[in-house]
Amino acid sequence: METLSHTITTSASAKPRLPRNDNVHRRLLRFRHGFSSLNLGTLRSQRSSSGFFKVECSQQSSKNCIDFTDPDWKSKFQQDFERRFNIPHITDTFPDAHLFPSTFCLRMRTPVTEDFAEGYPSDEEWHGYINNNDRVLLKVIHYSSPTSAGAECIDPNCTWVEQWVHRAGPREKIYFKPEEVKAAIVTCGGLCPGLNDVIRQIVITLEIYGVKNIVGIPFGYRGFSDKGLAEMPLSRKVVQNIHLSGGSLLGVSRGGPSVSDIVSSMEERGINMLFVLGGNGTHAGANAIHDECRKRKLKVAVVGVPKTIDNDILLMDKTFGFDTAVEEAQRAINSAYIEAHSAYHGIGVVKLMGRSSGFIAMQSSLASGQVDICLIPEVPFNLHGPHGVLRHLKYLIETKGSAVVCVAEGAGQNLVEKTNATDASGNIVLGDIGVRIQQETKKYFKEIGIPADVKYIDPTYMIRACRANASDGILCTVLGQNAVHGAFAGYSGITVGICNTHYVYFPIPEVISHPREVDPNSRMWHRCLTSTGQPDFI
Ligand SMILES: Nc1ncnc2c1ncn2[C@@H]1O[C@H](COP(=O)(O)OP(=O)(O)O)[C@@H](O)[C@H]1O
Ligand SMILES: O=P(O)(O)OC[C@H]1O[C@](O)(COP(=O)(O)O)[C@@H](O)[C@@H]1O
Ligand SMILES: [Mg+2]
Repeated sequence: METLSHTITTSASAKPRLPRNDNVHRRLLRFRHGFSSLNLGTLRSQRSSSGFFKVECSQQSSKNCIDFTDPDWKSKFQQDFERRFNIPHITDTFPDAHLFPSTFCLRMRTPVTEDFAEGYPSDEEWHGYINNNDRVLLKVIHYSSPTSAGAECIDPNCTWVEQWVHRAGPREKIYFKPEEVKAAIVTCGGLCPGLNDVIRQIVITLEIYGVKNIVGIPFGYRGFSDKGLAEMPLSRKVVQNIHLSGGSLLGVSRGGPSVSDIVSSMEERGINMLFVLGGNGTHAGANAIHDECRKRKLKVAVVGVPKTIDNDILLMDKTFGFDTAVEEAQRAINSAYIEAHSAYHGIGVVKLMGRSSGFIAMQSSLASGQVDICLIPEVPFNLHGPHGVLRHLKYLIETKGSAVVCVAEGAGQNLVEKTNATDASGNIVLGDIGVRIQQETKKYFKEIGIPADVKYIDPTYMIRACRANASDGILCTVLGQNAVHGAFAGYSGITVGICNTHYVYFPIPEVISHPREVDPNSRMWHRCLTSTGQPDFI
């Protein structure tokens, strides 16, 4: 996306002042606040190399930029935030939709098996349900200055603005009669540890509400159109032990039918609750399915559970599978370290996943403590030249005798040949930066006449196929349960997430407006640099 980069001519050490009666400067201060290019509509403060405070204002959304000379800008921002983070509800389309006392009883968790003619079990004395007006604070740090590490400010003074999002969980009243529900689960995109845990928990929770008609759609969205792919009946019995292995019981795929075909297939099958497990692409699909259902006036709840090993979904603490990926990646790094350390002038190179964000590379470098050079897509680097990676490797070999490089797959794409190819979902097929670094390292050390023993490890598919670790297992369980609670509460076009350790519902567009990235100004990236001891490679 095209952005307007403005530099406010104020030293980064001082708070920017608001110039008055000057149209040019006034324009500079109209910071953007749409979700289209920056996280949460907040300003990403960047200290440029010249030491000045740089801000960005998206051209596409510049009409939404805030005029901070308006004394009411803060309340206007908050109103707009509330509007954007409002979660779509079935009553938006069906204002007269019936609601019923919940069949999810907080005291009795055995599946409801009898018919409901006598009314639903009620729990009048103790209200342990989530109130629809409960909210969770999205941002918990009050930055006192835009120059604070990682500061995300809305205005140049970094004014504190509370931003509330909807709390997830079971509601006292529900919008679906369990006996009238046909629920479907679909898993799309690449594999990710924890998919089976989420499937399992969705099925178990649906059964507790009293749903008997639960199916799995095989092989992602493709399963809605391929005639040869039959839907898979699901029950507690079927899913009981599936979390003990990695992968997805239902299978995954990229690409598939159009949104219109998916919704037609849902209509034919009588599906009125759809649980969609996937990343950015899958959620774009889920939101489009939700919109199409509204257009066709179908009383359907579409709820996403963000799945991405890359952790590149906005606004949440982390996505499921990420912790497991870091733990497994650490094993690969450890192997590279042992190889490098045991060889004469050994260099271990490990390539980890991360198409557009370096979270796995950064976190596993931090976790292992064995990485000398961590390279991520968000931070440009040179291989050659006086400040390049190779020169630093030479220094490491001379001083330490060995070195370990950890590189994210999306890093340094300017250094590899472009393929111009895309996968079935339209994702760009990346050039192999790991292999490139391996080759260039071998060549470089040969040229300078220093022996080097280079070992290359790409553990991608070994990491993705793992079963979830304990912390991901818990995350998957809570997300799966909350997905079902959200659907029964009548929400649609939403996704579930963990935010400052609390569970929340987000409207889908807000979490997928762009991939979440490592902020090179963040404390975490600086901690990673402190740990590796690497210099800048530019
Ligand atoms: N913009 C989009 N609109 C509708 N469906 C999409 C969109 N982008 C991707 N999809 C579909 O979502 C599924 C998964 O997308 P993909 O990018 O492969 O994985 P992920 O969801 O993990 O990002 C695919 O079946 C793809 O066709
Ligand atoms: O080889 P595949 O299956 O297409 O998957 C490769 C991609 O999968 C990922 O690990 C995760 O991607 P998704 O979130 O889109 O599934 C990416 O980092 C990587 O580029
Ligand atoms: Mg993706």
